[in-house]
Amino acid sequence: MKNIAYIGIGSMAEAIISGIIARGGVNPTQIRVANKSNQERLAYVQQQYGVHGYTSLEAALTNADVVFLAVKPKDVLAALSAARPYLTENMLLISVAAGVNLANLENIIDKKMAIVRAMPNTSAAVGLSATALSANSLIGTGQLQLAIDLFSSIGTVSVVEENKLNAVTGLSGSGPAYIYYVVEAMEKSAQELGLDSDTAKQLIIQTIQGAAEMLNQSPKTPATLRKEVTSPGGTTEAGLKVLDDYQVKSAFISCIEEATKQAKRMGDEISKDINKEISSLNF
Ligand SMILES: NC(=O)C1=CN([C@@H]2O[C@H](COP(=O)(O)OP(=O)(O)OC[C@H]3O[C@@H](n4cnc5c(N)ncnc54)[C@H](O)[C@@H]3O)[C@@H](O)[C@H]2O)C=CC1
Ligand SMILES: O=C(O)[C@@H]1CCC=N1
Repeated sequence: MKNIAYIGIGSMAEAIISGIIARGGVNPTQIRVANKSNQERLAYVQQQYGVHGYTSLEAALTNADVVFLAVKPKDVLAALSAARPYLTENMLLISVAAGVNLANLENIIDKKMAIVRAMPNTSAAVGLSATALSANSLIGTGQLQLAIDLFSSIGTVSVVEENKLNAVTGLSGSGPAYIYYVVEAMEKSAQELGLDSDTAKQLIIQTIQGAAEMLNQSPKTPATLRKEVTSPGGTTEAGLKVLDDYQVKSAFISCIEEATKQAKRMGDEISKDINKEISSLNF
């Protein structure tokens, strides 16, 4: 059994913790979490999941086998610099910070540690994350397998080249939000059309689950499946024409491209901060 520590316990860390406790065979007592100055948040996760909560990084990190870094990208430099004294070369560091690349992480910790950069999504909480990950050259086969096993307990895992991770972030890291956005629109229209909210909710969720399962099980392309719903001169054709008039498909493509670019921009910011810090140490 491995000891797992978390630096930062926000939405993503909570989704992973709830998933691995429920499905990964990890005992809550093996999980130690550190969150900066937010006692309420620590008290909540301790009470909700039975994990150990600390404000001291030393207490959370000592003897950990795996350390998850789950703070916002802008806080990575400060959090990891503070954690550095307690990180040892036998530990596996797993960062889920969007845009922050392996070279940045290596520069901050400045130790020969195995590092995984991963991009899960919040559906981890129900065991349905789509995670992609990449590792640095110091990772051993056992540690890579451990990372794959942990993320497999909360959904699917793809090992990708690191230069694909910003695109993964724009596509599936942020992806659940795009679907929720569509659902918000469906709920609003259902309300305006006079459907009661419980009925509408069930219809919408089942429609999305059904479409996802069709995509999963059918050999047909999404375009073919769409055409099968669209009777000539029928309701779907009339509805889709409005989406086309509004250029919704292009809007979605631009949305994912922009999210991908933002991941790169956030990574570039961290690189700048690290370089500033390194040059201030040299002079
Ligand atoms: N929310 C999402 O859907 C996804 C988020 N991510 C990544 O996960 C990371 C966390 O994101 P969220 O959970 O959404 O953010 P969040 O803001 O909900 O959680 C971050 C937590 O880190 C804590 N924190 C900040 N500085 C700290 C420090 N120095 N030491 C210890 N704790 C500290 C904050 O108090 C906060 O509770 C980000 O880097 C994000 O890019 C990755 C995939 C999906
Ligand atoms: O919005 C964000 O920056 C994070 C990364 C992927 C999903 N949420």
